Amino acid sequence: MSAPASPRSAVHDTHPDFPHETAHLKGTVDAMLRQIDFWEDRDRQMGADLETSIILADEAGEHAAMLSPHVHHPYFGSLKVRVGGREQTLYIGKHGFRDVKGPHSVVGWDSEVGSLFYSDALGWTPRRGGQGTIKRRRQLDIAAKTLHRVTDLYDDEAGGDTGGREEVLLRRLEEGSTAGMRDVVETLQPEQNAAMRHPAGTPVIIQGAAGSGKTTIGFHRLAWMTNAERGPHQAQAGACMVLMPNRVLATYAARILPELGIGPVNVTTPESWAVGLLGLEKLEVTDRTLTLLLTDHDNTRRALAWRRAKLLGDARMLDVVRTHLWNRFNAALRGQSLREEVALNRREPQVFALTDTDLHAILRDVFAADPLSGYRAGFRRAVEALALSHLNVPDDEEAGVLRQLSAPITALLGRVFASTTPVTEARRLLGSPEALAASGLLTEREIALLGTDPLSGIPTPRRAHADATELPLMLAVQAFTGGIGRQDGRTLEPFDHVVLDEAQDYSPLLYALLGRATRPGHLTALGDLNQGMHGYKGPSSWEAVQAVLPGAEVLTLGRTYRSTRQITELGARIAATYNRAAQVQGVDRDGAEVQRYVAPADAPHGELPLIARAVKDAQAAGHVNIAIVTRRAVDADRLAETLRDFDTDAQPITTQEHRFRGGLVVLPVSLAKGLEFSAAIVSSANVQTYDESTEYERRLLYVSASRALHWLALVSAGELHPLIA
Ligand SMILES: Nc1ncnc2c1ncn2[C@@H]1O[C@H](COP(=O)(O)OP(=O)(O)OP(=O)(O)O)[C@@H](O)[C@H]1O
Repeated sequence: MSAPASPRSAVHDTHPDFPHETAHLKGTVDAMLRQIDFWEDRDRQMGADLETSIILADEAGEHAAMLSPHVHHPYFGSLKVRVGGREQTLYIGKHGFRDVKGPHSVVGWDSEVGSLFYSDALGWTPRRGGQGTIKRRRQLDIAAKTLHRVTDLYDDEAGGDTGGREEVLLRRLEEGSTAGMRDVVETLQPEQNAAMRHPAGTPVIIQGAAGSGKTTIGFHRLAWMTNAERGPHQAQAGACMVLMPNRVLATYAARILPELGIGPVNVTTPESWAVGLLGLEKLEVTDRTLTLLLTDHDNTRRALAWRRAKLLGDARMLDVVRTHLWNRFNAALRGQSLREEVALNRREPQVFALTDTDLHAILRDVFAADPLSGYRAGFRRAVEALALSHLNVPDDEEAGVLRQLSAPITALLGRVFASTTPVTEARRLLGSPEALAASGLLTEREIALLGTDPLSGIPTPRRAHADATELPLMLAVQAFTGGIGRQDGRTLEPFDHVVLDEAQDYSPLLYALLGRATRPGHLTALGDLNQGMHGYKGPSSWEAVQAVLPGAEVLTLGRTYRSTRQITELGARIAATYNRAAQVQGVDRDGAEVQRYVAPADAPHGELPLIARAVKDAQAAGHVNIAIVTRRAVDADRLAETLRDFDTDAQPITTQEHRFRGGLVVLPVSLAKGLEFSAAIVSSANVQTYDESTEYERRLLYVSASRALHWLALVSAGELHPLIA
């Protein structure tokens, strides 16, 4: 197959409206440039006084900077609509633009009206009332201020649906991959559009097979959420967070942010977020359950480790932790008191005193209020409020009084809360059957299960560490004592919106905690229960997640877009061995046959010459971004080294610190998940590497074989894996 040519490289001018659309484009570009000139002309941004003039000029400068990148490509589609007997054509672009003096306005893709371009609906009720009808939907391929092609997607006068939407989609899917995730604003499909615009303020779980565009849609939903049309639900990009499974993928995905105009969104991993919140940046996060499941052949121990990990992530653990902390703090308060003489202006010094009964009452109120910023801060605020009211402090003396009380209150808080750090307290809870029983939520068998240690045979790192399965418990302690959310200066605020990628790997307990950390209803989860690599950490079903996210709906994306028919079919064969879900429907895009390179098992250099040849073949087919996928990181390092002897220079990506910058890379399957390449080469694609009887290994084989958009090669010294032979 030759390299997929860019659809925008040539002008296709056969459409009868091409000249008219070319003229409209020129008019729009000119109108935008005029507007930018106007904004940039500081002399014309005059207010009543100097200060207002400066503010006006700064605002105008910002508008100009936002519009400038869009002049080369002002819009990508149009809608002909009829409202109240009047026909009108609306142009849809990535950035809204109002042409105050002429007919060249552009409607933003993320507006309510913009949605009509993507949906299949033919009528709608405009905000001003009446009835609107869609007469035509039209795609306009524009680059560098030049119109390249006009494609009608729907035309009332030409019999309705033209099949153009599929045509435009296929053209886009044939493009080569890039070094970052791309936006799909121009070719968003109706079901994706509906998922993306699920009502703001309600949580949503988007379930979809590999390549259905879940991750892409999650980022688009964030961009949509930042539009002012979302009203009270509007989100600020800087107050949003996306959690992705590893940092290589997070950096790859974050490249989509500027295109969507949401640059300040924080894209990170659950581990980084968690250790940051715990204030333990040096803490190493292990996953010893996974190690045990992969290396231990004792089925009883494996089952025990699985069940214990599941229980640690059970949503009930939130209340187990809360009850435990209630008991701990009450015990710590026993015998405590506060007594402090406070100097006041124009009055005799007063004594502020709290007995241990008073302190217990305060604790009860704080637990009942359950503040987002945590019980420690809540306790402090409650004591301060009592002091001010007991002592009748006038407003202008409040700060002074609180300053005097600060040290004694801090000392009291230290005596009550200091001994409960998240790491020690989570472990203390797990080590105490009485503490586990206190809430009455766990059965005796469950308490006994938590008391076992099936992982004792798995080594632990030398430095401070926490296992991925205990981390949610530690976060729960942190959430209750120190608070959970987004640090905004010195205060803790809820996130405006949180997006979770690979959401099938988050435990219900983590969901409950993330639900606390964000504004109510502002959580979007993207996942595929069938792709779960870490079932012991994740929910057994989406219902378990819905139970902790009130009002959450599950939406399903049924189509997959990433790969050619040949690659999709091969992947489906592997997935069918562990996934009983209905067949997914791929886009019918034909590509090169899957290439197979097999050498005898005892070939002198093993599979190395074959991998080198596969790379040359992929490059000869015009592909630039090519991945050689290995089973393990050590294999990738070794391969990068040895392939040099075969005139092949592949960049290794073997740690989370590495970045994918395009070109030829070699990386382990664990870091390849979520990334995609024009061509992929699966090395050691055999049963010695991917054990046929282990479901986890078959899932890994699936991930390896589903990274390519256009061209896939399977390489082995010795027989290929029977699932792909
Ligand atoms: N509407 C669309 N138009 C063009 N390309 C699309 C569209 N939807 C998805 N794609 C492309 O399909 C590929 C897969 O998208 P994405 O990675 O978001 O899927 P995913 O469901 O998150 O996959 P996975 O489960 O494997 O992580 C990407 O190349 C994306 O650009």
